[in-house]
Amino acid sequence: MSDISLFENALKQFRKAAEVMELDPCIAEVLSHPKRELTVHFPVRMDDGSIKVFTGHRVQHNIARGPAKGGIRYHPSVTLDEVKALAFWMTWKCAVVGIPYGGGKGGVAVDPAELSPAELERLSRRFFSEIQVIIGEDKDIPAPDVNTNPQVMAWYMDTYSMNVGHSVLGIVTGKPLDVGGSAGRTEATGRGVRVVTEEAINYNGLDPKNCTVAVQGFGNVGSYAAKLIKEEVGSKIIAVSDVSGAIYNPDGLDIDDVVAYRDQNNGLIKGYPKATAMTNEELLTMDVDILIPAALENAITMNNVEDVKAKIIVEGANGPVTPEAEEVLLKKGVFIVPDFLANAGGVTVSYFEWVQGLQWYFWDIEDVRKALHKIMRDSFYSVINTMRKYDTDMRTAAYIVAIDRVATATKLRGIYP
Ligand SMILES: NC(=O)C1=CN([C@@H]2O[C@H](COP(=O)(O)OP(=O)(O)OC[C@H]3O[C@@H](n4cnc5c(N)ncnc54)[C@H](O)[C@@H]3O)[C@@H](O)[C@H]2O)C=CC1
Ligand SMILES: O=C(O)CCC(=O)C(=O)O
Repeated sequence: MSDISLFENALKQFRKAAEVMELDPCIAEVLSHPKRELTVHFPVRMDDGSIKVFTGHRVQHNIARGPAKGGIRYHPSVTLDEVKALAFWMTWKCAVVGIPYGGGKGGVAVDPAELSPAELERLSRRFFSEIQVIIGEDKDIPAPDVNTNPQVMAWYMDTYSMNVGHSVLGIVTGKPLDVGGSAGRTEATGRGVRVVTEEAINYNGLDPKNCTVAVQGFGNVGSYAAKLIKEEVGSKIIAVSDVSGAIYNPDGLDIDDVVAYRDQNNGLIKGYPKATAMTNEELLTMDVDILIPAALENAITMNNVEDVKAKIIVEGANGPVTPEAEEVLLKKGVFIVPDFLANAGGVTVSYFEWVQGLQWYFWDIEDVRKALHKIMRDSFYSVINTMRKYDTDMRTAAYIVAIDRVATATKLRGIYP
């Protein structure tokens, strides 16, 4: 667990942008606080008959542009501070890609690997019932995040639907296709990372076929990003990692083969035979063109930033680079595609899923992918244009685009007279 306050770090980024864009201090003060924070302590019956009490949170940072939206994470290091930061970033994520949501996030402090499938289901259903007081298909719509998946979303949807007495598809996104999920949601965050990586390569005048890539985190985001960048952009993925360590092959990894190995090896890549093992620390400081941190926050800090050699960093994870480390990277000339732009593909397709669920009418995968690519590409270039206009960095520019949209909605609504 890190002793860095993630919410304080997020506020540092926000204040930098507020200063550059000369944001109205009253709006800045409002946006520096979450609107709602709910903490719940709830009992779960374990398989041996005992009762264990777990702690979870749901935070809604801002709802000026629409319902709160954001995932729910299961991880032992989940805290209210972390969930506040993640909800805060969701506000900017939805605004920067122009989808009509505010920001929310949730989490439960638990290691799901220590639970049986039945215990995981009971925990998921109870947590969702506990937070039902603030969620709703037009109020706050959860989705998957670290260690949650379509099955967990199906339990959430079923729990809410049982409690209200009818099926409510729009209550949660990232559901399995058979219960109102959208084609393309599972790959969506990785696909969005793939789109902005290609644009970052182009913008920096590199040849995608000559680019080498390392990816930290081989879960939903990292594995799809690696696969799609290899297959559709043509760059070489030479290293990937997960919580069990990293693997390296200078000739390029066969990502489908690594995925197949992971899926038969308790979800871990450790021991993959066609590559050399290395540590996560080594992966982060490899001599590659592109580094994609797609695991957890605070991967690049003052402890390792001097050794980072990548020319481009595309933040698949939320908050992988601390503000101090970012200043060092910017001085070195590293081009950083910030998290809430780079990983917005997931929530964008969640938006498509919510729209489909509300209408009970479902789209083809081609339509989902086309609409996603357009939103990601357009958003990338609106941030590039803002970066040039203010002569600033990509993250600050992304904040400016997003804050401007939220501030405009806030002023138009006149809710702070
Ligand atoms: N799933 C989604 O749609 C979205 C996820 N994100 C963010 O992307 C990041 C990853 O999320 P998911 O892929 O969904 O989670 P996941 O649970 O599917 O995968 C997480 C991966 O990170 C690895 N990992 C955990 N700790 C690590 C460490 N210390 N070093 C290296 N690897 C480590 C895990 O082994 C796993 O491979 C998180 O920051 C999440 O908030 C952002 C936008 C959407
Ligand atoms: O799909 C969503 O609603 C949000 C996913 C998420 O939690 C994120 O983008 O960090």
